[in-house]
Amino acid sequence: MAIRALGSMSSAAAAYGGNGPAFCGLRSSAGSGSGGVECFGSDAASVYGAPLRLGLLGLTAGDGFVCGLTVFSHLPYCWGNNVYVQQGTPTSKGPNITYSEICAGDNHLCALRSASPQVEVQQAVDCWGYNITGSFAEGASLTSITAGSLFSCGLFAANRTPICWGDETGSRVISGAPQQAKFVSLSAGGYHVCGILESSGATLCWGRELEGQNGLPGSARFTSLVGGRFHACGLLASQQTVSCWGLINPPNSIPPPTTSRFSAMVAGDYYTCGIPSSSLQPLCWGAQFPAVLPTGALPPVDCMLCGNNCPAVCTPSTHHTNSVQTPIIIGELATAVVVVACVLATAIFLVRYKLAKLAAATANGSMSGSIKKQRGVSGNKKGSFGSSFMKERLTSTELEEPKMSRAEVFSHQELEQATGGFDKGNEVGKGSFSIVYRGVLGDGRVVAVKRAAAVPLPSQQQKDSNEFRNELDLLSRLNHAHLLTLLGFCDDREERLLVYEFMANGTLHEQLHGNNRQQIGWVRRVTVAVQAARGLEYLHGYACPPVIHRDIKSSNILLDDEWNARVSDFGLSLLGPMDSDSPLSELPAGTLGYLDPEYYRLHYLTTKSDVYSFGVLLLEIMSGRKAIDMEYDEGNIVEWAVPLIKEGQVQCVLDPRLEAPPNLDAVHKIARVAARCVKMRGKDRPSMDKVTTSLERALAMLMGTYSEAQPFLPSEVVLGSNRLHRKSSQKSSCRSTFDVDSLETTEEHEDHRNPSSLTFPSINSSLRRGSLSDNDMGGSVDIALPDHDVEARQQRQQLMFQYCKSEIYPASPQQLFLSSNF
Ligand SMILES: Nc1ncnc2c1ncn2[C@@H]1O[C@H](COP(=O)(O)OP(=O)(O)OP(=O)(O)O)[C@@H](O)[C@H]1O
Repeated sequence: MAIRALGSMSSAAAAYGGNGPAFCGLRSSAGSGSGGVECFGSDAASVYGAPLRLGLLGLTAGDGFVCGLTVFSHLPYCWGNNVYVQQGTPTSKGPNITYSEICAGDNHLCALRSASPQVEVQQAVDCWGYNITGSFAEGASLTSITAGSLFSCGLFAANRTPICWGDETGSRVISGAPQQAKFVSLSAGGYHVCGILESSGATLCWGRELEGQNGLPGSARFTSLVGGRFHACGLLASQQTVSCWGLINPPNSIPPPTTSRFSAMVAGDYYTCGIPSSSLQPLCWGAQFPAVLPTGALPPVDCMLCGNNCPAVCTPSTHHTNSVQTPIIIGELATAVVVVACVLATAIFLVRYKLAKLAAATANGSMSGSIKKQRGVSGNKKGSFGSSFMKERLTSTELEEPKMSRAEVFSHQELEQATGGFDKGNEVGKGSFSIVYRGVLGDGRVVAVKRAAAVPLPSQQQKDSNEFRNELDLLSRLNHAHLLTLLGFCDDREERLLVYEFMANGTLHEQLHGNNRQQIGWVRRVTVAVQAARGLEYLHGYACPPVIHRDIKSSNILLDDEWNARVSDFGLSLLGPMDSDSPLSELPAGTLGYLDPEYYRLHYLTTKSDVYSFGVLLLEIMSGRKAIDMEYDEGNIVEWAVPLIKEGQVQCVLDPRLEAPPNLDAVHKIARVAARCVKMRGKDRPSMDKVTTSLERALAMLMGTYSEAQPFLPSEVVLGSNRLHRKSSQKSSCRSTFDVDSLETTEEHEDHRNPSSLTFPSINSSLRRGSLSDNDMGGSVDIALPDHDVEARQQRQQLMFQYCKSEIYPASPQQLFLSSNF
């Protein structure tokens, strides 16, 4: 039995994409498939959302999601976070339909129907998700299926010739399918398909040329193949060793092993993992594979579908219940130990943190004035960064105890060289307490080096070095595509420096309000909002214990070279309580204009304080106004915007420098979210996962409403001069143009549409979400939205498709690899 590609069903699957990689494997030793699934990697939604107790027959994975075929119902079940692929069981295509196989592309899932006497088989395959929302209606039955980025393929049961469907732009996978060749199995990659020929056991590939065709397999015989985005690997029939071709050596990659024998393989975007015949510990090569993989101590991950190629450690099916249950019991015990350890560690950390703060406060005599005024006025804004980074010295004994496990330790000299001796020409920005330099490390990495603006450090403010390192370690462990990664630090005696990823497009604040700002359009703005929301959602929902950022604002949203957002500056962040509703009693810190009034008044800190700040950020993104701008009559953005939104005057809140989107539904939705986020009482505000979901939906609506005449991701949008605000009188002038009647209804139609018929099915952003409608976002500022007709829907689909093409289709695999945002 062949273990096939990334997009085919197997006992292991690899998710990929902006949320990071994840590797999932089925726990089973007896072939029953009932042992559940286990996932590893940095894609939190795929890892933590895995249904531990659901019996699965096989797995497949795409961009940010994983699906399994359930043992009992023979229906797909998906988890993770993908805009197009519904979590849970996808919408049924009819009664009594069951499936024998599933395969996933980037944003779609297809399932091969089981032959059933009850169902007249007219459609062999059903598909869900982007661009392949219908069914594959050929009336002919297929024996197996596989999926590439935007397409799927199968083998006709009758003669084992291939057929592909979906989109083939740039890949020619559909038109290029060899009509006469008969295959044992097929394996799709990103834009290509490879198959093992029935006649010779050799491999034939078609579709987009695999870069350089490195090491094409020629006439070698293979037992199984897998496909990555631009590469393919096969297990050689002779020795079960690996042969790979295509883009197999992207930068910083590990070459394929030459001598190891494998029983199974699975491919992600730019990597492949194999299960060695001699052990059950997956071995990965290529680039960007999950950093954390199951260890050899785990129960068999791949003993179910390995057929004749099972690893030696897979015992035959004579051991039944115990062999299935033991791993579960061990797993549960291990989980319990981890949870207890986590809780204990949190308690100890918090107690130590509070004691240290108390000591520092006592030493300073006062903790007052801690609210940072806008830009550089008094306050302890950099509470943590300031105290732990700027204001401390280490004793030699403390330095002897390196505790960092992930953050790299840089020497002062190294960073001095990287920044040209902290040359003024390399200065990219200044914070209240720091100067940030662009630097190029010896290995070519471009980094941002943060250095204290002033010379330190009174001795009474010294803090325990281990604690400093623990804090850094904690920050460097926060690992999410939309959080700025702390790469490391320098702990030399003279001073401490922090090293971050370099963000080429600076801060959102600069882009919205700076002198050299570029005009970023609605799609990009909302994309940035969604990405920042995801980063914050991760801090609140997936970090253990939760992290409260405490200083969300536009100057702490950094933009990389592709304009993707990264939440930065955890200088004030605190570990929150495990229960997000129980408050910490903290003295207020943060930035005026973004500061939660409840927290300010009551010193009552929960994750909802970040939600308030995020609401302010949303208003800022929508309006292009600063959080506090005394140039206007209504200087505080919340006081100005929320009444307008509540009155249904959303147009008046939109940035006058941008042309309003043709369909205002999306911005109405965002406005409602923002208004809910800035409610006075924390408990009335939505949690970040709900915010993310609504924003994702708004983004989908927004992208779907662009006309063809308008660039899809506009970097420049022409201003409508008649829409320019007059600074103080705009409220009244807007009122007259607004259609008040359209705002009265309380329900939004789109939340009740059948997901399968939509370009953008209803999505949940994270697995912690239950079923969510925008009603969760509250009714007080709800606005009615018009229903969408079929034509508009098709138009949206078409435009979305164009968007995806431009997103997915860069000039070369090498470029795509380099520009991918993990
Ligand atoms: N990783 C980075 N890549 C590129 N530029 C950066 C990076 N980090 C910070 N900067 C630039 O340096 C400036 C100062 O950043 P820093 O985090 O020290 O302060 P801040 O958060 O902007 O301000 P404050 O300290 O007042 O809150 C930023 O405004 C930004 O322009």
